[in-house]
Amino acid sequence: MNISIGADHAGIEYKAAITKELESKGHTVTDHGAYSEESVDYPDFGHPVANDVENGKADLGIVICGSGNGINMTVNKHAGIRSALCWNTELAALARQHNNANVLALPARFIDLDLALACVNTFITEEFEGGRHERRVNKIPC
Ligand SMILES: O=C(CO)[C@H](O)[C@H](O)[C@H](O)COP(=O)(O)O
Repeated sequence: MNISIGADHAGIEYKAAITKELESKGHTVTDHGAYSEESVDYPDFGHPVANDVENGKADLGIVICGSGNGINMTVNKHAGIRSALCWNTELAALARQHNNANVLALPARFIDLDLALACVNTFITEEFEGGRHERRVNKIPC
């Protein structure tokens, strides 16, 4: 699977660990930064991930900031993006199963790394159930 990832300064440690884990499982990861703990602006790292998913360069995206909210809001401004802010594996599973989410947003300052990795693993393995959920997802665009 091709996966694009981006984070602000609050998420770079998790981004590195998630990237390592995904690559160890054979996935191709495109890392859009950030690359240091210098204070940066989350939209600069969310938009490139959203662009990759929208244009098909990536199958799924992962975005990370302190609360997850800022970068989640950023990527959800893209018409082709359904990003879900998740802080446990049940939410990550439902985001795929019911919402066909194509980006996972993680709150690095509110979940530990093991839980973040578990959310990622769930997100990339669960599948959209379609049916009634497809009808609802199709009504999301305004
Ligand atoms: O944008 C956010 C809030 O939705 C993220 O949590 C940021 O990581 C956070 O605002 C960064 O805060 P900092 O005090 O500038 O480190």
